[in-house]
Amino acid sequence: MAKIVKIFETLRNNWKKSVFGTVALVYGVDYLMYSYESRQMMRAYCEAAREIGEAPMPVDCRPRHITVILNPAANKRKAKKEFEEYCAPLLYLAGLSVNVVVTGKEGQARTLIEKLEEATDAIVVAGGDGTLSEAVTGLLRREDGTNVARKMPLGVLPVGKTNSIAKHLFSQSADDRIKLLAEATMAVILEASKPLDVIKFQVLPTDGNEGGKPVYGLAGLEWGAFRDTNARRDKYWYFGGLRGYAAYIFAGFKGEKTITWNVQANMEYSPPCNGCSNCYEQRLDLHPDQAQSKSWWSAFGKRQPGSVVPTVDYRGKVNEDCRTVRKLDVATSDFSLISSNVSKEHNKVPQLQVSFGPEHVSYNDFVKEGWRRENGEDPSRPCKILAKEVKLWPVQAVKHQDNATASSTQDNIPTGPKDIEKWISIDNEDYEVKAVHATLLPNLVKMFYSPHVIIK
Ligand SMILES: CCCCCCCCCCCCCCCC(=O)OC[C@@H](O)COP(=O)(O)O
Ligand SMILES: Nc1ncnc2c1ncn2[C@@H]1O[C@H](COP(=O)(O)OP(=O)(O)O)[C@@H](O)[C@H]1O
Repeated sequence: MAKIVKIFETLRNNWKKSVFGTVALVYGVDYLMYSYESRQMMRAYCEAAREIGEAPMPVDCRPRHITVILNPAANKRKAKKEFEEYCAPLLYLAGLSVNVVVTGKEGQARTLIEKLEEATDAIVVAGGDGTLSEAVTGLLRREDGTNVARKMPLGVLPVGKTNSIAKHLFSQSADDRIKLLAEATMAVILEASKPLDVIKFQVLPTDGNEGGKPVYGLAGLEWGAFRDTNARRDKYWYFGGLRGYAAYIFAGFKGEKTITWNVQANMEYSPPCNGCSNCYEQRLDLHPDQAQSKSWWSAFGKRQPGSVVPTVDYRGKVNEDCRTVRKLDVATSDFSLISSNVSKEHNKVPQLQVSFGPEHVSYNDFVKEGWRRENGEDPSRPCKILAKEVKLWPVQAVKHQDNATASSTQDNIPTGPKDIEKWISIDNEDYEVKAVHATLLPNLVKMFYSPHVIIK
């Protein structure tokens, strides 16, 4: 008894240490439980992959060959370790022939795929949204790109920091990182694929400036105060898991200096179309299957699960509305243009969703809305427009291009603060604000996905 009393006395006299110890213990136990459960789960996935690998194959059949493009820098350089721990073992157990190409610098995923000659059955991106967008850009910049993209499946192993496409492809596993990685790897192994939309971003030529080559994205474009705040969240790392919430509080205070609170753009857009004679030329998804080309990827070309081939001849269809061009001047602090790939609604007609919030946002509303988004709720932006094509001329950016220096640019922004952020995100990659033409290319790439979770 005396011993117990003594223990209590010690605890009371050192209450700070006791509280700390208890918290550490709770976290420790929680961590051990999670890592134990993860190990059990990985064992089940390995078992499933091994069964597939051990299934007998016809004698004349070569093992499936996949090319993995791994971005080791993704997710603060943890990508390679995660790939090796949770993805690679499953791929090898399933008997795939895997060629892992590690990128050395930014932009290399794109150039690697642009120049890829190796015969392969699938390209698998191990990285975040940025690497995936680079890969799609590389693929579609190839001469044979659009033809290949419709047939050769792409995979994603979500080892990045932001994996929004993967989280939509594997929504049932989105909350558990290890499960998400394992499910995505199993999808590559099991080969079920579905078509995704692509958005083509082409910089609009301005006096004397060519537009350059297009960039392609699968998720979309984000611009404004919420994007800027989100891009800064890691500055508040010491808040741990609450850094996102903290970012909104601080951005709201200091934001006048560094955050895009308000910019205007002139917008032109055309409404969505289900396919007609007017958009036929541009809409590759409406075209019948091209003759088999003898290109690098088709060396093993017998496998083409789920090719997207239309059954209707759209050249005879008339849709008067398709040619319509509408104009709108937008002023907002929060702008987004997304594809259906990352929208929760199921849309029959292919469409881009443009949405934007009010012109001015109060500190309270900003933090409230930011916190809502941190809680995983959908952004609330009262204005919504559906389109198949959008041209945006940011009022600020046009002036920015006229005057080469950044300082003279800012003099031209009537309501804008100094040092305004001039960046937007496309698939979570940063780009300078410029006049841009965004075009929806429906069902252009095929991606591995899982129709249901493989291991519960
Ligand atoms: C009120 C609402 C305002 C909304 C305004 C949003 C304006 C967004 C402008 C986004 C511009 C994005 C341009 C991305 C494309 C881009 O910058 O491509 C660069 C390529 O060519 C160069 O590629 P490369 O030749 O490979 O180096
Ligand atoms: N070897 C590398 N070193 C540094 N950056 C790289 C390398 N390979 C790719 N990148 C770049 O890393 C950036 C982030 O990649 P991303 O896939 O979006 O991961 P994350 O979600 O972790 O940010 C991309 O812009 C990509 O071009």
